[in-house]
Amino acid sequence: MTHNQESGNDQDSVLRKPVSRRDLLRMAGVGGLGLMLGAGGMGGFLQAGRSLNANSSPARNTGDQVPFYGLQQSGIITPPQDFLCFAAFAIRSKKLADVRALFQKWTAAAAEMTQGRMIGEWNEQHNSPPSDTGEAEGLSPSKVTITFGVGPSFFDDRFGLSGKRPAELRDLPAFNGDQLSEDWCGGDIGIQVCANDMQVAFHAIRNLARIARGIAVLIWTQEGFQRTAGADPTAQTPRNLLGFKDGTGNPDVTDKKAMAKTVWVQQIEGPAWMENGSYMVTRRIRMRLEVWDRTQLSEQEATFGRYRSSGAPLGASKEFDPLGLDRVREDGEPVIPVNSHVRLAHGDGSVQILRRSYSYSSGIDRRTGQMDSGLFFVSYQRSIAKQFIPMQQRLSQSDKLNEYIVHVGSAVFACFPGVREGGYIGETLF
Ligand SMILES: C=CC1=C(C)c2cc3[nH]c(cc4nc(cc5[nH]c(cc1n2)c(C)c5CCC(=O)O)C(CCC(=O)O)=C4C)c(C)c3C=C
Ligand SMILES: [Fe+2]
Repeated sequence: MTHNQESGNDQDSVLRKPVSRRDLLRMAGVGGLGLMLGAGGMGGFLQAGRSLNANSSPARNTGDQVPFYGLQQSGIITPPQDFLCFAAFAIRSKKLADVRALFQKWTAAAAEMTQGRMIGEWNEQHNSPPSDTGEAEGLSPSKVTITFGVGPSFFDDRFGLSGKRPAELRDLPAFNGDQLSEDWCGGDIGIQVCANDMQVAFHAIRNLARIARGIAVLIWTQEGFQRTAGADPTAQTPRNLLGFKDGTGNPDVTDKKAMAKTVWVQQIEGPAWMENGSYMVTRRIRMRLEVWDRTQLSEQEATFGRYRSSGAPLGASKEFDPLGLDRVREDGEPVIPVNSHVRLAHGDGSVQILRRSYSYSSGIDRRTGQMDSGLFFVSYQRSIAKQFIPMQQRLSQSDKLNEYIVHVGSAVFACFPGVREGGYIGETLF
């Protein structure tokens, strides 16, 4: 049975499917095949499987899935879920064959987790460690997406892949004001897990790290959140920790032309292995919340160039009204200040990125007593050099927001194209 056959949205279809070797093994592990067949023919067999095995339990909501297989990886233009668990890995093995085997195992595990299934075949054997750590058993897939990328260091001389590094994929230049800590920088591999349940997201990262044992190790992680769908059933633009709607100016992910222009690497630019992939930038941006909270509202709004409550551009009335950067006040000054965040990020409007950021809160800085909270900025783009870098250069030079933020982490990853069933993540490269 293929993974895809198991991924249909119709729960009944799960019951009509042929029983796989894996199912047989699993069922044998919980008391013996003969015993279950004795429970009432094939119908009883399947029923017993449902009740005894969380993998096909009716509690797993199959409508709550984002397909894992496809032309492009999920988790990029997928509408952002409520929670993020991000992980960067360093590869310890020097053998490409080990890395390939790891990505093959990760692919199988990711396909299972995104369907809300437990990983592997050894979850009912009492004499071996389970192949799934178990904390997501009985939980819905929660729209979990698992997005894989490789960083510039993946292409050093360890694996013979240096000739395949995309020109795009290099560490970002130092920007004005950066205070980067290696605690949140770089990585041979970056994995973005997003889900509508934190335990489901954590489970995914934990199990991917467990599977990597002996081949790759975690070097940094970051959890993130936004308001949940439960708290905002009408799905308004989420607010960041500075209280402003964040995401309004994103390109429309349902517009295929816009996504081809902004997000997906095209055949024409290469390298061939990246076609339908995308470049991801992560920046851990700490907010000086205590300073912001002492700033008057009019100055906060001038900082962004938008009103806090409605999210509308200054001088306009609705959130999605055009920015109107040409408008001037009676005193001749621009309505949207020249050093405001939206004006600088927008530039001349010809270049966009797709932002997919999450708020984070990681306790306090014990040295200062201030909260270590902010934005785990994530963006996807076709070209880091033509899209992200010029934008961040403008922002780092003149953005009024810089009084209230500091960039403390930075990483870039080439996110592979999607994977076909039977294939594995990264197969276009190695
Ligand atoms: C280099 C890219 C960007 C970084 C880094 C960045 C940091 C950052 N942004 C906010 C809050 C907001 N950003 C908004 C708009 C916006 N930001 C960027 C890029 C970066 N932001 C772009 C491209 C845009 C859209 C500009 C446009 O064309 O309209 C807004 C306004 C609402 C919105 O459009 O989302 C807010 C609010 C924070 C807090 C932050 C770092 C902590
Ligand atoms: Fe921004």
